[in-house]
This record gives sequence, structure tokens and C-alpha cells, in this order.
Amino acid sequence: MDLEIGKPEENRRTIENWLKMNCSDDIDVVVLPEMWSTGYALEELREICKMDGYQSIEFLQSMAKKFNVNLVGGSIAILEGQDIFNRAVIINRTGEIVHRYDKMHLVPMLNEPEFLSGGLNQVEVFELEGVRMGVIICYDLRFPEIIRDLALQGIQVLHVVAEWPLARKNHWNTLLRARAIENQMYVVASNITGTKLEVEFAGCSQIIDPWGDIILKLDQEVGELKATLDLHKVPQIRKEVPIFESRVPEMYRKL
Ligand SMILES: NC(=O)CCC(=O)C(=O)O
Repeated sequence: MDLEIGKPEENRRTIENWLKMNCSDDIDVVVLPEMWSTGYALEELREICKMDGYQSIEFLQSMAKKFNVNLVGGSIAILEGQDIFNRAVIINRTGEIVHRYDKMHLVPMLNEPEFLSGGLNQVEVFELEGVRMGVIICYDLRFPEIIRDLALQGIQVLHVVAEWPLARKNHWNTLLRARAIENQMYVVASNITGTKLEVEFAGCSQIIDPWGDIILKLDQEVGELKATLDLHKVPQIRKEVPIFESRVPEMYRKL
């Protein structure tokens, strides 16, 4: 997605139009990027959040119902008391919020710690259509601990919603693949593209299978990726290379 910085209404329109064009009966889950409603409009975020935030969540709930689709709704800036959280919301086809996660690792390179508060809850699994999944937000990708935590909770699909800059595109591509290989799970990664407040974003949204093969990938263009995930691959690969059985957690120092 190429979003309009600080303009939730325009971004909601873009998403509704996109859903109109792309949603058909065979689509189970749609995945949006990080902070899709505002981008990193950090200086204005508090003001925008007073009006928006929950409005964008309600919008996603209505879209899920209208298009009969589950939404990994990227993340949205939410004001709670004095804190602004970068919150991922997962909404099922009936418009019910089934999971929320506040980004726990704030990214210094984009000044997040100055404006946002880190999430205080551990990562948890959610289910869509009976499949165990997890979601992390962008910079979280650099912290394999929480992804292993999700893997040990039994997820088969990890969603990574992001605004990852082009300057570190190599890290994005490499870490996504590493997380898929080391946890033997699907990784579905949705990033933004375009230049916002002088930062160029990487795009490179992609879907990676549990072997680490890239099933589909965009470059820097705006677009959509549609794939069917063969979930049998997860136990198959875990049997072939049984890393979860080979673990010796009692030998691992708690850091
Ligand atoms: N939005 C982000 O969390 C960006 C993360 C990033 O730039 C990096 O990890 O590098």
C-alpha cells in the first residue's frame, strides 16, 4: 500500500476500494500494513488519534462484515489515556475483534519511543477459520524470542505488518525468511511503499512458506498478493527437520 500520511479518511477510502476490487468468495484473510490509517505522522498523531483510531477499527469491522472476510487489520494508532499505542487488530468475518496486540518494541530509527508507548502484553495466538496464527509489528521482526514464543504456542502462520524503510530492505527480506525457516511456519508480510516525510519505504510484501521458499513477492510497486497456504506443509516440514523435538530449553539461558 502507498498511504496518505496523516489522512485516515483517504486511506480508509483506498482500502474500501481495494476490497471492492479484490474480495471474492475464495478470499479468507486480508492482511494490511502497519499504521495504514495515518502513517508515521508522529507530530500530529495525538490530535489525529483524538478523532480517529477507534473510528478506523469500526471501519475495519464494517468492512469485514460487508466483504465477508477476516482481516488482519494491520495496525492503527490508538490513544488510551495519555498513551498512544501502535495496535494490531484482528477481525473475523462477523466483524468481531478476535485479537489485539500493541507493538512492544518501539523503533528508535523512526522516533517511535518519543511519541508512542510500548505494549505491555505478551504475544498471544489467535485463530481464524480454525488456523492458529500470530501477528507482530515491523521492528518486532528483529526479536526472534517473541516469534519463537508464538511458534511454541502452535501458530502455523505469522503475519508481519510493517512500515519498513528501503534503507534496510536487505534486513527485511533476510529476517522474514529466517523467521519462516527457523520456526517452520508461513510468514505473510505486508509493508508500505512510497516516500513519506523523506523516508522511502521498501514495499517487498511477500508470502514465504515453512521451508523458506518465497511463494509470492512484490517489489516496490503497490499491489496485492493472493496465495493459498497449504497448511499440511507445516507438520510435514516439522517432521522432516524436527527442530521442535531437538530443542533443549533447559540448556538455554533466560536472557
Ligand atoms: N516501523 C518499524 O518498526 C520500522 C522498523 C525498522 O525500520 C527496522 O527494524 O529497521
